[in-house]
Formats: sequence, C-alpha cells, structure tokens
Amino acid sequence: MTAYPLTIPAVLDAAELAQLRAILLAGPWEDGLATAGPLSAPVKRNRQLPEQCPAAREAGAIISAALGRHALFMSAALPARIAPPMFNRYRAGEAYGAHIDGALRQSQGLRIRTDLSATLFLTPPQDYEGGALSITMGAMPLDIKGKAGDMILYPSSTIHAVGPVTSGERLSCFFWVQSILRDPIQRQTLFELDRAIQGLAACPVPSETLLGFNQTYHNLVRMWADG
Ligand SMILES: O=C(O)CCC(=O)C(=O)O
Ligand SMILES: [Fe+2]
Repeated sequence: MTAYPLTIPAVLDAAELAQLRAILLAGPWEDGLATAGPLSAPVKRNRQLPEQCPAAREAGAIISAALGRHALFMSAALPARIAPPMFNRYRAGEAYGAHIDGALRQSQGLRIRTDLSATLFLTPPQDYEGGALSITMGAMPLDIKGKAGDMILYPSSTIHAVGPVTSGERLSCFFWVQSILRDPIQRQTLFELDRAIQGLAACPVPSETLLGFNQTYHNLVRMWADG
C-alpha cells in the first residue's frame, strides 16, 4: 500500500510516547495563533509549544531520531530536510479549519519547501471525541484518527483540517519535509519500486536479479534527486 495519505505505523513505542507526553505536558503552551498566517488565523483554534522552547527541542530530538530509523518513512519521503517537529493540543471546542500549509518554512536558520506534511498522533483515539485529521485528496475528505505513535504523511499541496474536539484532548506532533525529489510522481515511483524490491528480497530470487533492481533504484535517485 503506497497511496497517500500514507500511514507510517509505530514511529514511537509506548515508552517513547510516555516520555514525550511527560516532557510536552510540562511545556510552556501558547495560543496557536502565534504561528498562523493571515488566511489560517480565522480558522485556527488550538495551542502550540513555542518552537524554540526546551520541551519542544527535547521532544523533537526524540522524534527526529525515531524518524531516521524508520525505513518506511525514509523510503516514502526521501527527506532532504525535515523541519523541526512542532506540537499542538486541542481541547473541547478547539479545531483547525480547512487550510493549506505555506509552501516555504523558515525556522532555526533552515528554509524548507514543504513537499510533505506529517501528523504524528500522541493521544490514543479513544481518549478524545472529534478531532480527526481531515484530508481532501480526491473529491471527498478522508477523516483519520490514528493510533498513538502512528503517523500520517500526505502531500502538503492538499487542503486539510482538524475537526472540532468535542471531549477529551488531542495532543500531536506535526512537521514538514522537503524531499530530495520535488516531483510527486517521481517520488511515488521510487517509493513503489523500493517496496517491490523489499518484497523481492524476501523471496528466493538470485542475488544478481536483486542487484540489478537495486542498481536501477539508485540510478533513478541519482538522475532525479535535486538536493
Ligand atoms: O494537528 C494536526 O494534525 C495538523 C495541524 C496542521 O495542519 C497545521 O498546523 O498546519
Ligand atoms: Fe496544516
């Protein structure tokens, strides 16, 4: 399954989730309007951790390390740059209405083009009502409430929203990725090729056959990568 929105399962285990929640909940939460652009401000109602605060940096480092170890994420995103992970909380009555993420983000001296957007769920879905991540890729919005520790990866070019939380609280991490492949079709093709090669590698095929496919995969990356 390589279609978007893509679920990246088990980015964090139970111990990492517990550690993150403890770090984050003690942080200096501020109004999410602090980072909203003029068009998203009217629809954004949540709280965020300031990007540079120690809690966000400590939690972000744990997540960045987990992402680097996750083969499915690396294969799907082929990241050139990953924006520092950010964190948000929605209480009852809070939501983030339909919006488009800005094409460029500047933070901590790093400028990235947002090719992919990610939400990493930090609260189990049974702990809050409402609050689905709603992504419109075809005609119909798709509402997603992932397991705690799972992540949803989707093209930043899509309109998306977080539905109103009606009870409980939703805590999550979100961030953006600039891929070495700007073209979504090239990126998708390489992801599918890599998945197929991983499938072949689990079969009794001659090693020269696998080597040939691997050669093609890496030579396509060389041909298409821009960063
Ligand atoms: O909380 C989420 O799942 C997504 C947040 C979001 O879309 C944003 O901050 O741009
Ligand atoms: Fe967004």
